[in-house]
Amino acid sequence: DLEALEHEGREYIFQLDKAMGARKNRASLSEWDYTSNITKENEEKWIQIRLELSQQEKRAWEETRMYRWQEFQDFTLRRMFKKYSQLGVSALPDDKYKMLMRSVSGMEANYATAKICDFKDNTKCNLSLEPDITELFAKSQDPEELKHLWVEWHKEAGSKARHNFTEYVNLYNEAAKLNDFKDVADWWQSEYEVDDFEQQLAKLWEDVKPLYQQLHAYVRKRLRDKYGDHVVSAKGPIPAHLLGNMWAQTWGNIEPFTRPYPDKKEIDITQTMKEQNYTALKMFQMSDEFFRSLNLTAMPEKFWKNSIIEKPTDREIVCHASAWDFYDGEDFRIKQCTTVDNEYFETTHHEMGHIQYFLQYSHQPFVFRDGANPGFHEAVGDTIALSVSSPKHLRRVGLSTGDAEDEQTEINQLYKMGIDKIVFLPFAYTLDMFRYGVFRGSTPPEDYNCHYWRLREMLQGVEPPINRTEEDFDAAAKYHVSANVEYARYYVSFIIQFQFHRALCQLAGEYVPEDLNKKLVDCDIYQSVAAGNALANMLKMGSSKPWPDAMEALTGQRQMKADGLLEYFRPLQEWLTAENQRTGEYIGWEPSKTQYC
Ligand SMILES: C=C(C[SeH])C(=O)N1CCC[C@H]1C(=O)O
Ligand SMILES: [Zn+2]
Repeated sequence: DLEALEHEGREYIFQLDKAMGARKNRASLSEWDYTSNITKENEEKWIQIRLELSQQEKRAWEETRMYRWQEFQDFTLRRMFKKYSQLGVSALPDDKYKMLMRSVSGMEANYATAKICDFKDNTKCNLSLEPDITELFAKSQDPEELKHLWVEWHKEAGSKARHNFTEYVNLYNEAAKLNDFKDVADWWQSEYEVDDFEQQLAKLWEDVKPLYQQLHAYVRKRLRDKYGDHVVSAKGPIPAHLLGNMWAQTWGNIEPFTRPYPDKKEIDITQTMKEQNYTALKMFQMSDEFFRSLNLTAMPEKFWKNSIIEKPTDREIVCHASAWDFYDGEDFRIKQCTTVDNEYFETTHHEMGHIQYFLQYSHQPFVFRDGANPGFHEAVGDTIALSVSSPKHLRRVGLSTGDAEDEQTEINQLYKMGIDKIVFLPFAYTLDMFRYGVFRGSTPPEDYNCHYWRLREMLQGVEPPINRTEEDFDAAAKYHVSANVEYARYYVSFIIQFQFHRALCQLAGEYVPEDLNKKLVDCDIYQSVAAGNALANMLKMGSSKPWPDAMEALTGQRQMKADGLLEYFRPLQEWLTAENQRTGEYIGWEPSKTQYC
């Protein structure tokens, strides 16, 4: 009878889950070995192990399908079977699976080891993205140098990946179809468990776009003031190489010469950290201490032993920051090429947020050791960082002797947060709208670069520094495109982290709507056990329930909405609107004069 079948099913699935834990541990260890020492030999080892694991998963999958799990009474049991009924890329025949892995590891290795020549000294041709090009791009205020760095990096990391990328798209789409998806876009969106995901992204963009356009207009004016109207036009898109970041995804590095009130102190903790002899380790210890202050879990001993927190000098590694769960309840690691600056201060909290999520759901069955949706995993660390980067907290830890809280300082602070958080949204939206089109075939390879720039101009209001052709493939110059990492997760994260932040601030008694002494922008949840416990309760769920249940547990809301973000930035939106009216700046942008289609 069904009762007995369900009981048998439960025995089976928990047995399978335990075996899956051992396989995930092995897969993580071999991928760690490859990405922390990029050699042909380690790539082969990693591919070999992944192949063995995929054969084991295929056998298990054939057995799992035999169960009539859709008829089981228990919700959790049905959810476990549903997840294990999806085989993933292992559905590909071995030879195609190998080709797919090689095309991705080829792109990722190319990205990680790409080198370009210096602008001033063209005999110096060993510049890596991290730390060399990143630091030059952050500091330079010479449009010609920035253009050189931009063009050379996009040649080395973008164009050279085009062949592998095209092969990856075909094979990955084949795997999607073997999993009963139309294409990879359909597969990626299924992770969010709603049937109108793309419409939700579009709605969120409509909500935030007016604020972005005001910020874009203000920044374009300040850049035109600085570089002249022959470099930055009055009504066109902003040239992408002038925004302090190789992908123009966050504009924090141009804060020093664009903030609203320049005579107020700069809110840049890079200088202060250097003066106080901060090290990478100290940044990690401070982050760990913040999480512990919320009654969350301390980093385990293996974390401090096994993590790689600075770029090694004796080998090539994947520097792009990452957090690793080895699924054994005690081995958790971060790998990043830390430099002591504001950006890595944020990134360290971002990655520690991933580790905290791993720790909080480590009691779950392996199949539920995941974010409630991919955006949740990206939002944990950033939510904590919203408190850490508040002037109140920076003063508390001696990192900012900023001016007393007055109207102008508050606008400067919101501006600094806005050129990080608001600016990021159209960038993130572009990256996966582009790839949805690629996976659906509506963007054929001969139009890759044209469609990429059309979306960047339409959504972000940026343009390339020089003309582009289909010899170029600028999308792959961004890590996540070369490394096959879905990106809508960050778009979701930058929306929901403000919903989480607002809820935590209320729990901590740090934010009271309409109370001018308890404003959201001043909130710092540091040492609030009430906030920490509520966050822990959400994180412990992992992916055991649909994400609206997890969000509701913390915020009372069941939808992702821009209301948290818009409330946080309301004073800035008012200031920018008034300022753009005062200067008569054109809002929005006319078509670019740069050729790229
Ligand atoms: C820090 C990570 C590793 Se999950 C990252 O890739 N982030 C964090 C924010 C956006 C995105 C990026 O760098 O593009
Ligand atoms: Zn992340």
